[in-house]
Amino acid sequence: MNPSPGADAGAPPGPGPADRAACPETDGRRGRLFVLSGPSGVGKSTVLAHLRRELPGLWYSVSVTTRSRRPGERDGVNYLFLTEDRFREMVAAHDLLEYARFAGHWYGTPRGPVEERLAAGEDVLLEIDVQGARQVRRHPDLGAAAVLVFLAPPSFAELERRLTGRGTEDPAATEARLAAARDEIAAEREFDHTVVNTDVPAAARGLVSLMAGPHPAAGSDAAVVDGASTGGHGSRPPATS
Ligand SMILES: Nc1nc2c(ncn2[C@@H]2O[C@H](COP(=O)(O)OP(=O)(O)O)[C@@H](O)[C@H]2O)c(=O)[nH]1
Ligand SMILES: Nc1ncnc2c1ncn2[C@@H]1O[C@H](COP(=O)(O)OP(=O)(O)O)[C@@H](O)[C@H]1O
Repeated sequence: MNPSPGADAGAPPGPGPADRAACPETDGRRGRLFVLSGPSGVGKSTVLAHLRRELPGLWYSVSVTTRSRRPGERDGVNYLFLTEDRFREMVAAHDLLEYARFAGHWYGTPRGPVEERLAAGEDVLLEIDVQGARQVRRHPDLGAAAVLVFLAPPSFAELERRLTGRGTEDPAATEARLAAARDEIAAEREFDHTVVNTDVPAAARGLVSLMAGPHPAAGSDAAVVDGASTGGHGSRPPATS
């Protein structure tokens, strides 16, 4: 199969719950859409697990994927694990808010649950790759207000250590992820905020403070958060070496 994530994935998803008037119980407020991206192995899952303990009410979207389940992963919890045929059916039915091919597998965000939560006034968090974050940014309804956060490694060498140390991929898959990581790190500037994952609790606190803060206008100055410290992207070079 070959569902192209280009024009198709970026196309308007069509009318859905997000187009409805927001719920009266939430004073007409829509929830905020947060997107967390960053290279494979930077610590997204680890930081998110910490964040979800701090914000137990936060709604997190479970993605669909065609990759195989790793030991310890649970279907419906970490991902919904699908066949390529089923994934293609979801693409054809416009059931995915965004989707992308990453390191030889397909990944996507089921659209309906995200739109329903946002319409009900709940904040939503997506953990997706950079291609998916770009599609969210281009989304005609949700893109302008979405808050895009990049989780960055302290250095590329540390990223390699984490990815190989995790031991979940064979050498070829690790190489594919490291190759993708260089491009992903170069895309950091497209994000509204950067959180540097030097220390897991500090990075999770950085995310909590971003989520608690006012909703920044799209295109406003980006900030780098490393625990408690903030500054512009310009104050820190990307971790490409
Ligand atoms: N576009 C997109 N990317 C996703 C989605 N779910 C997960 N990803 C990304 O796919 C990449 C690979 O994920 P995974 O196979 O779990 O590997 P890991 O990030 O190395 O643990 C990561 O960058 C994830 O953030 C999704 O729904 N859409
Ligand atoms: N701040 C950190 N310091 C040291 N190791 C970390 C840190 N954050 C995550 N790790 C480790 O790095 C590896 C990759 O983390 P993981 O959460 O699986 O990354 P991702 O979801 O981004 O692919 C794991 O072994 C994890 O325990």
